[in-house]
Amino acid sequence: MGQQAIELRDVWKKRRNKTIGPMNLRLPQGYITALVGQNGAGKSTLLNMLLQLILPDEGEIRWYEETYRGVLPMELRQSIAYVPEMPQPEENFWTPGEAAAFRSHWYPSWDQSYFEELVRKFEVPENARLGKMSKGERRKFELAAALAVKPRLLLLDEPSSGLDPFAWKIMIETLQRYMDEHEATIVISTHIVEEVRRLADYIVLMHQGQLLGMTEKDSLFGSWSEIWVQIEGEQALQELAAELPQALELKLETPGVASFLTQQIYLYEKRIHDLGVKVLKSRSLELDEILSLWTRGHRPVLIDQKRGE
Ligand SMILES: Nc1ncnc2c1ncn2[C@@H]1O[C@H](COP(=O)(O)OP(=O)(O)OP(=O)(O)O)[C@@H](O)[C@H]1O
Repeated sequence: MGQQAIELRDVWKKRRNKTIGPMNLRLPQGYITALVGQNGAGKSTLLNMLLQLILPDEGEIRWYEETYRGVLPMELRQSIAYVPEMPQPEENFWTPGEAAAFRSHWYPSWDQSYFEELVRKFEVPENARLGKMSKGERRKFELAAALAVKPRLLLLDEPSSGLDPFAWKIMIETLQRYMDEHEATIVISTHIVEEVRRLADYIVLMHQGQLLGMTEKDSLFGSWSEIWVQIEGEQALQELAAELPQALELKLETPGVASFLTQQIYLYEKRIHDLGVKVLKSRSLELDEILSLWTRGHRPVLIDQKRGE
């Protein structure tokens, strides 16, 4: 991996009811990383820590390979844009134009014509106050305003929540184009499999406050298969189980047909054939099924997060 945009070293955050950590993570510059995991896994907490909206109780966070005592330098903070899960109420009484004028003072890199282009593309109601907008309309404004900063690091917390399919498609295309045209890093927390499929280079999985690891998205696709085989009776099933200890959920589906899940089927195809077992059909597991297996401990090939690779 090249340069890191973000690095977490043994970061912990202690909540009233839950402890989040230890988090060790290195996010490469120039890529989109999807942060996935069930509700309450700790995704928003992690994103908030990258902006110092929440401070870790232990551990160290590095931005572009630097660590900072106290607050982030202004220049760095101004190169980070954030679309939070809930919009900030401070701007509720403003129209998009008024909020843009305010933000343009705060962000020297603010690109007003890009903002206007995105507002038009997303069809954000230009005369409505932000606080009176629908959830999706506000989201579209927030996305346009975050991108208008021309950020070097863009943090998106469930950005598509509330978007209609038309707006969702514009968001995907806009983010893809932004990455093509800029040296940027995006971290996106999402529950939408299609978003991960379309956008992510890397996937980071969080589960119950633990960071389970990071993997390349492309290595996940096709990594698990469900196989249906012809099998005669319980004894043949036992034999197959003994020969394929890595097979999961091996069971008789109907008389004469068994199914199981396996990683990297190409490694076992010959062995199955040599056993005289006939494969009836197979399918690749979907990303959400693979992520669910991962939360249950069946890890994919992970990227080493140790320092000094
Ligand atoms: N301010 C807070 N005080 C105490 N506990 C909190 C606070 N904010 C979050 N938590 C707890 O920390 C855990 C992680 O929350 P977080 O919002 O980071 O999860 P998430 O992965 O973003 O979830 P979701 O997918 O539902 O948005 C949860 O158990 C939550 O209840």
